Amino acid sequence: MPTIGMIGVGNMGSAIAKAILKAGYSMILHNRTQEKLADLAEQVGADVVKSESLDELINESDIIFIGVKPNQFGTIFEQLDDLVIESKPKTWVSMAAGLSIAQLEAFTPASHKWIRTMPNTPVEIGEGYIAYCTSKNTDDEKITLFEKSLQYAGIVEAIPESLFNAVTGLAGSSPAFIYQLIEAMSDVGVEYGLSREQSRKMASQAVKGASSMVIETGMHPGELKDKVTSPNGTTIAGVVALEHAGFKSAINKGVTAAINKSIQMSNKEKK
Ligand SMILES: NC(=O)C1=CN([C@@H]2O[C@H](COP(=O)(O)OP(=O)(O)OC[C@H]3O[C@@H](n4cnc5c(N)ncnc54)[C@H](OP(=O)(O)O)[C@@H]3O)[C@@H](O)[C@H]2O)C=CC1
Ligand SMILES: O=C(O)[C@@H]1CCC=N1
Repeated sequence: MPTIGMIGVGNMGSAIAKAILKAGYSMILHNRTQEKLADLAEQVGADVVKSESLDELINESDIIFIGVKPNQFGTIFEQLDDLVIESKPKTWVSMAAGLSIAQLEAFTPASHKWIRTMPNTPVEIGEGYIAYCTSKNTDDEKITLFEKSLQYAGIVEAIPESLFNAVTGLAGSSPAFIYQLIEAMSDVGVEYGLSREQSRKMASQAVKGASSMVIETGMHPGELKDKVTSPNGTTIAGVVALEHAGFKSAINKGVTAAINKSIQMSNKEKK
């Protein structure tokens, strides 16, 4: 069974590591703060190797995920310098917002390959979305390994790099917007006498159910909305009030702001 390495096991890295471990792969993990690795090992109850030195990780991993913030890549590759130069050509996987394949390739010798991804945190429970694109001549065998290792992460699909800023807003950042929606709905439930727990259960189940309806029926969301709205009923009263409050416009602004920030980050990293 191939071994997967990961450097940086924070919010996103640990979510991906959990999905990979679920698929039965052995992993070698490295993180600046050691306690985080110990916590993760305890949570997954799996046999993860917590690597304090990077030699073992670099030499024994078939592909290596980098789970640090975009502005921490420089430090990591300075640390890895000799190890990377001396190692056999590797396939690296980035999850960093705003770092292009061309920028990633500048961190490693020309013989090394990159897979650029944009994931989201629901990969942790198999309900995530991961877009990926690759550097030229990335071996098919490594791409297959990458995809297989993420078989329990959710949807994993190849997307042209030119669309990555859009993917970042629509998939990478958007779970946070949905959490805001659930929180806002729950607050109203509590205001009207439901317990916090009941409110959260109802709000999150409604989001999950509605989302599954869109996915499973393939129907247009507007058509599904029409099926909920009785003439002169409760739902249309809510729908119209949301329109007056600029609900769709607010969502549009939120997703657009995330996309624009991703564009801004890409331009900054280019300089
Ligand atoms: N969070 C999300 O929803 C998403 C994040 N991403 C991308 O994922 C990446 C990570 O983001 P996120 O998980 O949120 O960030 P976190 O800060 O939670 O995780 C970063 C991890 O990297 C570790 N780290 C930093 N520097 C080093 C170093 N020199 N050596 C070893 N480990 C190091 C940190 O260790 P320490 O414990 O010491 O802080 C931390 O655990 C980013 O590039 C981001 O763009 C992409 C999509 C979604
Ligand atoms: O907020 C961020 O920058 C990262 C990238 C996408 C989601 N979280």
